[in-house]
Amino acid sequence: MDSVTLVCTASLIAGGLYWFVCVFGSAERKGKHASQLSGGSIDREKVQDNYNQYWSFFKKPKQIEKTENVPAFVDTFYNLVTDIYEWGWGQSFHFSPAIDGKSNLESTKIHEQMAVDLIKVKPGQKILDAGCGVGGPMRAIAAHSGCNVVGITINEYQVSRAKAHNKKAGLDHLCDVVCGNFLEMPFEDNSFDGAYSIEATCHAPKLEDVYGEIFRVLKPGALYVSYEWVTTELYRGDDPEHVEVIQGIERGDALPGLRSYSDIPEVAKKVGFEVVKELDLAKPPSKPWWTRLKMGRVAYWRNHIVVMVLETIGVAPKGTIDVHQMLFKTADYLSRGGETGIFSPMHMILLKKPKQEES
Ligand SMILES: C=C(CC[C@@H](C)[C@H]1CC[C@H]2C3=CC[C@H]4[C@H](C)[C@@H](O)CC[C@]4(C)[C@H]3CC[C@]12C)C(C)C
Ligand SMILES: C[S@@+](CC[C@H](N)C(=O)[O-])C[C@H]1O[C@@H](n2cnc3c(N)ncnc32)[C@H](O)[C@@H]1O
Repeated sequence: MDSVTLVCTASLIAGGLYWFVCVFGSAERKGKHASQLSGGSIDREKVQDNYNQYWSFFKKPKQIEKTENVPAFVDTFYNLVTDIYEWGWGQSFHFSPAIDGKSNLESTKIHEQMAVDLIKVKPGQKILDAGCGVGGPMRAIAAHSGCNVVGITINEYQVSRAKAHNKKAGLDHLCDVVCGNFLEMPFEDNSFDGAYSIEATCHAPKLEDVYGEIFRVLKPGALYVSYEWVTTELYRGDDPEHVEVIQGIERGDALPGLRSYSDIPEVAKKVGFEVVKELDLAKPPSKPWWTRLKMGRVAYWRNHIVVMVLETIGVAPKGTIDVHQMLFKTADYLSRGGETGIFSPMHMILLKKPKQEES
């Protein structure tokens, strides 16, 4: 082969690889590049070990004995998945019903704006985002409402990602992010005008602990809305297929046991909230939330090849293939949960802290 042919062939291969890794068919084109996949705050040589530890801890979610260790493993989980989520999904780590004629990004935003509209806050007021991820919802909500949003996440890496995104979006004057545990928050009593949580409180081993904390930091009369992950009235604990699907969702999403929809208002009342409204946003007339997951399948295969190549050549840390494989399987369990109707990731509950606390 002469040198011209060699250079041309090499350029073609390099160009093809660039196109395959960086351009072709990713689920969400904006955001992270595959070449930047990391293990969050975990040292790259410890990613595989951390994944193995995570997997053995969440193998039997309903039988987790040491529930006090759950936040630490949830933190590990988000170190492992945050970059992959951003790469393949975007900056909002949640689902939303599909809306005819709207893109995924637009339907996501509408779902987020609905949360802040429900809590009836005014520009300049301070609201809490319990379990804020890298802040996709926080930015949409701050821009839509003019409120000051304070987000809390257990994961330090997400704090740095969220702060960088806030700055880039020019919203850092309205958005603040704190690293902490929402089961014992570093905030004063009665200090927020409203609060929301989007697909986050499902990580709490006891819902009363997080709801109790949110109740404590809200001002009397303030509203709190949550989009909860639940099993629905169609779930049967004696149906092996239902059990397999729900367990698959729990393992692949760091959940210490999914709750039934009927437990949510009970817990809310127990900690002192009044239930204002409750609605499963996944139910018709809403369009399915899981179509986006199913439609992404081709992209997931492509992503898997990309991850395998990147881990093999030493760009992505060892363990990334396992994490990606776990998410791949989880996507399937989630779609099955949606299709069968036994699972909802958007059981909405709107709660009010009464004006006068009962003595
Ligand atoms: C609320 C939670 C997270 C919900 C979703 C944001 C994520 C649940 C499953 C995730 C994904 C599954 C498949 C991945 C795919 C294999 C990969 O190539 C690209 C990223 C995925 C699409 C990834 C994206 C985020 C999810 C949809 C939980 C944790 C409480
Ligand atoms: C699925 S993500 C959702 C993030 C964000 N609400 C969104 O929709 O983009 C769940 C979030 O809850 C946070 N979380 C889970 N357990 C937590 C805990 N004990 N304390 C604080 N944050 C927690 C995670 O760190 C993560 O940011």
